[in-house]
Amino acid sequence: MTNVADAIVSDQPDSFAWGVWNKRHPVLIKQIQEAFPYPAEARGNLDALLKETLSGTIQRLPVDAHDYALWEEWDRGWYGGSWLSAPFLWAESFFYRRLLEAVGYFRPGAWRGIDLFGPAKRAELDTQAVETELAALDDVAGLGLAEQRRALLLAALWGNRADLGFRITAAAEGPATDLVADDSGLIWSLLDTAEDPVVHLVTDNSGRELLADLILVDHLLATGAAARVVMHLKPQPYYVSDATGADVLDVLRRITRAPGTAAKTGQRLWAALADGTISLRTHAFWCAPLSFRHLPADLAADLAPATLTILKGDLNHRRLVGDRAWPPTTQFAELTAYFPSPVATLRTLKSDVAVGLTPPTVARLDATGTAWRTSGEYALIQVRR
Ligand SMILES: O=P(O)(O)OC[C@H]1O[C@](O)(CO)[C@@H](O)[C@@H]1O
Repeated sequence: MTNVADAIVSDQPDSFAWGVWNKRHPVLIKQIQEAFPYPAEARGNLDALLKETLSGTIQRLPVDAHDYALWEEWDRGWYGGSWLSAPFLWAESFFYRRLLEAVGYFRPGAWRGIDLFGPAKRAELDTQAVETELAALDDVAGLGLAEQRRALLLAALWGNRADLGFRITAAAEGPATDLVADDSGLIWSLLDTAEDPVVHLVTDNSGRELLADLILVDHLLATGAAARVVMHLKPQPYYVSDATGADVLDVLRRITRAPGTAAKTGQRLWAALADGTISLRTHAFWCAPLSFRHLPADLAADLAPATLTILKGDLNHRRLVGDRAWPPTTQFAELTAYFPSPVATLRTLKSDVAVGLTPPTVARLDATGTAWRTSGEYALIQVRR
């Protein structure tokens, strides 16, 4: 059994995690302040939160917060200490909860329930890139099953980077060199050999990523690769653009508004939601600061019967394998053996965690001399059956 590696923390000035707090979050907070005419109190709260994360100590939620008890349950002894010395996963997750507190997202009043990332999510759906992607579905419809599967799986994968279009030609090009692990064959063999395949999809970002996810879900259902799909969504705005139930509706309307194949896809998705072939679920634990080793019993029981659970994105991957400084050749199957169902992860690499890579792949990546773990240039499909 592999020794447990150290949790990733943010206190090294040359580290990726340190940069998230010191470079990324100040910009994020400014963007939020510019996107909404929040009253002075909320603006001040946002400034104070930023200051607290950079030079203060981690303060609890106010005792009257509706989820105060939950955050006490998730407490691992980090309150009162420095944000940068706490595990990156725990602290970053709590930061997003504190952002909602700063703008009164859960508090009575006019700002209640207003998604602070909503403008960015909606803007992405209005881009030419989305129009092009939806039009490309007409071409995908003309491909054979294997090429369709490849194109739509890669679209869902690279949608996580959200700056690439559908890779319709990818199947013809063979395995992309920027795919550092590719177990996609296992996904299809698991689904094709199951009696009544049920897929659980744990979503990540809204916008183009969710759009590609929904199109993949439609394809799974339309081709019989899945008899039913359960989509898991965040109960509240999280890690910038994570998908909520409201986002599914926005994306679905966008797909349905497009002409051609896309409109038909949208109509099928709509009907599948209405008749329960697709169900939407959410759970507080999707916004918890802990790894999936701590899945609560009800969520584990929900996932256990799945033929396959597909996890999207970087954060879900971090939570699956543990946000730790694992040697990159650590066995993926070993680290994920605890998960209640067969599991696949579709992830572009946007943080320091890397596991399940072969020694030649690690050597090739290291030889690039680039920040391959965090640049978003590389992606992986890893599966444990
Ligand atoms: O949307 P994704 O793919 O989960 O990416 C979120 C990632 O972005 C970061 O917040 C900062 O890059 C990572 O810590 C996190 O894992």
